[in-house]
Amino acid sequence: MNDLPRTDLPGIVITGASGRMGQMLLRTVAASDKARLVGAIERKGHDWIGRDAGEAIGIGPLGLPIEDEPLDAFARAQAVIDFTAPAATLEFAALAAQARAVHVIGTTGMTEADIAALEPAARHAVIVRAGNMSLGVNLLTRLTQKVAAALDEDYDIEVIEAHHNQKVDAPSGTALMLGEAAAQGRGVSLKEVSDRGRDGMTGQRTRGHIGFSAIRGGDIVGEHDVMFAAAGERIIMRHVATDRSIYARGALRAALWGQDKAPGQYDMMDVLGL
Ligand SMILES: NC(=O)C1=CN([C@@H]2O[C@H](COP(=O)(O)OP(=O)(O)OC[C@H]3O[C@@H](n4cnc5c(N)ncnc54)[C@H](OP(=O)(O)O)[C@@H]3O)[C@@H](O)[C@H]2O)C=CC1
Ligand SMILES: O=C(O)C1=N[C@H](C(=O)O)C[C@H](O)C1
Repeated sequence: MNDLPRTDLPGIVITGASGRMGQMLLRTVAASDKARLVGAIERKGHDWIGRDAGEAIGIGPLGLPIEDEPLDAFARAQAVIDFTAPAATLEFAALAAQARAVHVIGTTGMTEADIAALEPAARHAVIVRAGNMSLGVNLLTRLTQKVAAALDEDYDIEVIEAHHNQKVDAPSGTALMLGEAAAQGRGVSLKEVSDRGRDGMTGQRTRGHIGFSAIRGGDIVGEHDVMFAAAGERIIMRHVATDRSIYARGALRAALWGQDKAPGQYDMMDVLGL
């Protein structure tokens, strides 16, 4: 064995390299023996541009300067892992498609119009997008769908999520995934039955609705409860994330999974075969 880089492994670019997830993704890909890190992107003017990505995140030199020209980096990659913000993700989708690189999207807070705007890119490249890339949450999502299908509207469904105080979107992407799964289990459209942001004289709860509540505080990584509340009993299913590596591992798995797939939009259920 020697220490030469394995050029046969899929090359991965990380966007939003200085972010909470960007840094975790750099660590995860740099440590992987299934992929190699070929780029780290930050926005123009960021004070990390030009710094070695490994040194910037405190794991020692990787010989990879942080760049601000995404297309140059995407052109030498087989996959782009992107946990940034909706506007940036839409730009990256067009560029990843141009480079025919798999685009793994963890970004949340995307509107219906944002998601529709991914379609042209998905005609040319594989996109894997999920509000949560962890195995545990995707299992919980499937279970939620099954429990919702088994219970009738005597059971009020509430999704409660808690995150750190830097999170900018609510409800979380995961909460929306869980709500969508509950609605699918019930055979209804989430749009029609969603209760978000109760405040003031709201009136009684509407039977059949799915409610969302968001807590923001401190350094909470991500916690999600799905509650089925009826007269005399409650079923509560909970996922607690204690480390962002669960999302990074899922994203890397998605990037590798996507290598031999036809262009189109996929999610983590496809990747995990759930
Ligand atoms: N699907 C999943 O499993 C998970 C999804 N997420 C989601 O990932 C996203 C990022 O989360 P987190 O890492 O905590 O957030 P951070 O704010 O820590 O990081 C976001 C990064 O994206 C960069 N960025 C934002 N806008 C642009 C742009 N226009 N061009 C280039 N870079 C940009 C930011 O740069 P700058 O600082 O310069 O703005 C920053 O480096 C969120 O949407 C979050 O909800 C998080 C965890 C798991
Ligand atoms: O912003 C976060 O931190 C997280 N975002 C995702 C979400 O919106 O659900 C996933 C995870 O909960 C952490």
